[in-house]
Amino acid sequence: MSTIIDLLNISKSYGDNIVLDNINISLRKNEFLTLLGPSGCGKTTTLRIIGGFENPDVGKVVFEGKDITHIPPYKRNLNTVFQKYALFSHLNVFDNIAFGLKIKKMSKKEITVKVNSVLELINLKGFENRSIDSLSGGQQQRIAIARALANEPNVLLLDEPLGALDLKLRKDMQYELKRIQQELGITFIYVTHDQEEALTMSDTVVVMNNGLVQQVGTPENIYNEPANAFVADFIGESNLIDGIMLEDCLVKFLDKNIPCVDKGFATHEPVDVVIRPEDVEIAEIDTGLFNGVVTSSIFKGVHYEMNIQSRGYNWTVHNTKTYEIGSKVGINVIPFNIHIMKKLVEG
Ligand SMILES: Nc1ncnc2c1ncn2[C@@H]1O[C@H](COP(=O)(O)OP(=O)(O)OP(=O)(O)O)[C@@H](O)[C@H]1O
Repeated sequence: MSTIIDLLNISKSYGDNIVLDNINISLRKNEFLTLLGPSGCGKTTTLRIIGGFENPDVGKVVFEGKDITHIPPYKRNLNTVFQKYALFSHLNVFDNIAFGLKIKKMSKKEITVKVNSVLELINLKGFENRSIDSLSGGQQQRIAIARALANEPNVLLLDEPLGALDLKLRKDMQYELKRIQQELGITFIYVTHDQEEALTMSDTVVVMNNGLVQQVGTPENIYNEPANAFVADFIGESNLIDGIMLEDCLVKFLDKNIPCVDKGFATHEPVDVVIRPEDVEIAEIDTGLFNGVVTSSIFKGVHYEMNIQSRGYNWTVHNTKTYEIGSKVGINVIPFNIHIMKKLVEG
């Protein structure tokens, strides 16, 4: 399948700090790809390298088959929207959006048509003459996006564009952005540390940690088949327990030998056992894999989030029914829902 952007063996350090360590990412045309990871993992640096604001120490950025590693930002057919909107406060909405078009020497008539069409797209028609200061944060962010879209980039780079918005507005804007991306067929590269945002919006998620790509996959793929304990823990909640693989399909954790479905580990290999809270079933005492005591239960809308203390481990469990604090219960997990991961080697 043909790609629009390829990052090939990108590495970058600041002094002794290795920020990106041999990153390889490929994007297809019209794809919504999200770089997801905790603060400081190298997402913004990756985006800045794609945008041309930063040079890699090693590796290449390839755009439609051409090496653009050393091409300046303004010569790349990419536009960037940063978290800080960087709008011109002395210009009104129209002139902010028209700014790049005037530089391109488009005619007045063409500019008016273009500005009106992007204002319509972001649902801010009629705002042309408003000053930037008179707009809410969400409206300012839409104008920043409109300004980028007016340039008709092939690829739009967005660095935590919704980070400053409150939750409700953020959710609305997530749908809006996804709609715009699909409507215009632009390739989006999106940076966020919010896993829910990444799962909701993306075609492809690149999970990063410590300058390394941990996994690339669809949201479903990343959630259901995490490549390692870091991804499992970062994407959604999980119970992460130390274990030892005894043989194929048999793991020991919390002092008990438990059937699982994973194979191919060395005998007695230390492993991470990952179990999602929604995959833990609560059973009658003495009928499950373990016995435990309920230590908390909070109503979360669709389920109760409970903590169950068992053999020195504090399980997080999602259950549609609640139990009184102090109740003695059994805990069950079917083998299919016990995910065995290789231990992470800390970099
Ligand atoms: N210009 C710079 N000079 C020195 N160190 C830098 C520079 N830019 C980034 N770094 C460092 O590189 C690392 C990665 O930063 P980066 O901004 O790419 O992370 P991030 O994943 O985007 O984090 P956040 O979510 O907090 O924005 C951090 O340790 C950061 O301090």
